[in-house]
Amino acid sequence: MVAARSPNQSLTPLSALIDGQGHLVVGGCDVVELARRFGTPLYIVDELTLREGCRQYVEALERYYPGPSQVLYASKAWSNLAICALVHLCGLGIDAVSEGELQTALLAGVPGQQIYLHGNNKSEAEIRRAATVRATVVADNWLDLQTLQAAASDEPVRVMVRVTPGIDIHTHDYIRTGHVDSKFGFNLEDLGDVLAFLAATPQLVAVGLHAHIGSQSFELAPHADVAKLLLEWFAKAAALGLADFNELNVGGGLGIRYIEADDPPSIEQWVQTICEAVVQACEAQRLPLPKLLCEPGRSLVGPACITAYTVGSTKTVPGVRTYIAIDGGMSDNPRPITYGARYSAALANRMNDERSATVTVAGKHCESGDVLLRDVDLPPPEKGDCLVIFGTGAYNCSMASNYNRLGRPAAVVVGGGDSSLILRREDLDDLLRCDCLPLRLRT
Ligand SMILES: Cc1ncc(COP(=O)(O)O)c(C=O)c1O
Ligand SMILES: N[C@@H](CCCC[NH3+])C(=O)O
Repeated sequence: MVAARSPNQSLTPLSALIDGQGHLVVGGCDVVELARRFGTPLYIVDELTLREGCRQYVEALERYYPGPSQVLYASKAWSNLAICALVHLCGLGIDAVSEGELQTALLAGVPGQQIYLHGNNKSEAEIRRAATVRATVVADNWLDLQTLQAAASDEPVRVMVRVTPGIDIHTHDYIRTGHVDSKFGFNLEDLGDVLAFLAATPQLVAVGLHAHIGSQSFELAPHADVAKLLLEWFAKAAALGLADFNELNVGGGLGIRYIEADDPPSIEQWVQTICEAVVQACEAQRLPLPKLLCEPGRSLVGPACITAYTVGSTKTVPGVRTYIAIDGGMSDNPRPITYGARYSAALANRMNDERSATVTVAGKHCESGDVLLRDVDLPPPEKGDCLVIFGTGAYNCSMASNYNRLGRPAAVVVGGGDSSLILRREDLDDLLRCDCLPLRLRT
């Protein structure tokens, strides 16, 4: 195999190459061959890219932060046993937002002590489970605190408080979370009462503050501002006698490049900016350095994955556009229809061919808006071509649905020329598993 070049290093996984046949190769595996072997649509995760992202977060914190630190993988981006196990091998803990994500992390071998449970409407069962496995519960509201108080009667529970800092970022409206009008967290005017409640409730061990201001952010300053703002409360917590109050969790949110024009900061720049803000603020306020936590999701798993599809039908509307249809769509990637998200694509079997056609890539769902890419340049696609979309690791599989009763795709992790299944494709039995046909309706 003659390895040549990758189509665009900034959009493909790190290990991507083009072989002598003009096929895309990821993790040493021919993507066309993977599609043939495992079927399409297929999520293909490049182990190298995922490990490299984890390494960059961990090393940047070590380089720029003189205090203790911990990176948590925001598993909402993609909760999967193998992915949780892999990031944990790289030294990461887990941010979970449901008992399902908590259970996945635990079964992947992540100790409860390295799991933080979020959620704006946790059930009592979720809180009790988190307490049982010694996870930290991130209290989002007063109901959480009341439930925690009841759950902690036997054993103390570690509690972090989520704050809505009133700091905004420029991203899609649906994925902003730091502004005052957000469903998440305690607004600042309540924080004094929350800390006083925790000081008066010794079975709840208040460990610190959390804020997350939004996702797919290309800005640096608001993330530093959040860290500074939260630190102002640490002296107040100390004055209230909260002796274990020493963790500052700045959330996640770093954006990634989906299309050529995207220009996100690097992981190192993001971490450096936050670390410097924390160190300066601690010096100015004569505070001890807290344990610094961050919770990236998209920037870890997003760039590591591509989705492979098979091209099917074509429709040309003369003078308007050409639609080409693939065998997946909004059910395996709901981001374009939900957020107007944009992606980049290639034909994995024709990487050296000229991109001489402008086409719109439609999914196979009964929905006009089921379009994954609009007016993109590709070699003129033909039935049977293997179309790949880049940067699909975050919020694709984790938000996938069975709309139109399509089974959700399989996923493989690739590296060193090997591929391993990390998610089996759903079949017709899976789709019908939960349906019940009452006796009186049977004919
Ligand atoms: C509380 C919390 N932490 C972390 C994240 C991860 O964000 P991202 O995937 O943008 O890094 C999110 C999602 O936006 C979140 O809600
Ligand atoms: N699902 C969103 C991100 C949500 C982040 C979770 N708070 C996306 O695809 O961009």
